[in-house]
Amino acid sequence: MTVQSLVPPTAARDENASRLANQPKIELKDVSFFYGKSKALKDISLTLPERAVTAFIGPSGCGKSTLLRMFNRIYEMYPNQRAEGQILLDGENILDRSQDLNLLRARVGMVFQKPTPFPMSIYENIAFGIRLYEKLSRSELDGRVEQALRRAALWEEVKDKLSSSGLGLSGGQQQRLCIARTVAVQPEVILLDEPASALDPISTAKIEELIDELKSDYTIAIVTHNMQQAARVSDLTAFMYLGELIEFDHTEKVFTSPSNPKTHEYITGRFG
Ligand SMILES: Nc1ncnc2c1ncn2[C@@H]1O[C@H](COP(=O)(O)OP(=O)(O)OP(=O)(O)O)[C@@H](O)[C@H]1O
Repeated sequence: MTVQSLVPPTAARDENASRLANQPKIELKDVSFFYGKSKALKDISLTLPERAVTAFIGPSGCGKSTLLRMFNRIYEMYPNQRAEGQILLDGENILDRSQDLNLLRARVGMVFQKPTPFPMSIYENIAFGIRLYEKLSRSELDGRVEQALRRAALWEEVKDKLSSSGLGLSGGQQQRLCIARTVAVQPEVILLDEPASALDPISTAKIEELIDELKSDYTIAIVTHNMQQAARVSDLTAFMYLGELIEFDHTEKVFTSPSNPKTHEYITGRFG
């Protein structure tokens, strides 16, 4: 693979450049992460601008998912996992003990690698999360469910079977349902952990189109093994290796003239 083959298409390049000047949404300051005594992330500092897509790439085990899981403190569901440093969301440190975790997870939604619809109807998959945070009338709720399904480009495919099980959808549809579920609670940030790696090429293309649309409203962080995907969907790319942030720059720069030789080796397929 050549470096040039990973350059994103040029059409949206100017728009992307202006997006990079957006306000910081998430700022990491000397962030480290521990599984027990083992330090999986080492002193990471970087800034994600709002309403832009930041991709995290790097070989297996370099810490991409660990980093993503810090942004909504989901790691706290597991024992012996601990973060150090500061993660500022709109300037406020989300690692502070006083943070309301329910509120944080409503602000920072997450979509996982494998689609994980709840074993309930398509409608309830969306309505369930909204009800946790808001008291709406039935017609308001119907409106919100429709809006979320439209936002996730799924409405046309499911509008006539909203009471059918979410588990009856195809893998690609299930993943869009999970994105709709995330969008429905009106988050500010969406975390995507390899959202398309279990999907076929057509479903993957739909998810990528969706990411492109969602970034006008949300700050998006995506972990991906697929470098073409990172090049296609992201404005900024972070290359990680052995728990360290090796390079963080505009996606085009990372894929055309990376500063670090390790990044160059990785994106040209010499390891990983
Ligand atoms: N639950 C855990 N307990 C102990 N160590 C863990 C745990 N989860 C991850 N690790 C370790 O932390 C490091 C980073 O793992 P992480 O899953 O974040 O990497 P990754 O870059 O997302 O990898 P992959 O691309 O394979 O998903 C690895 O060394 C991994 O073995």
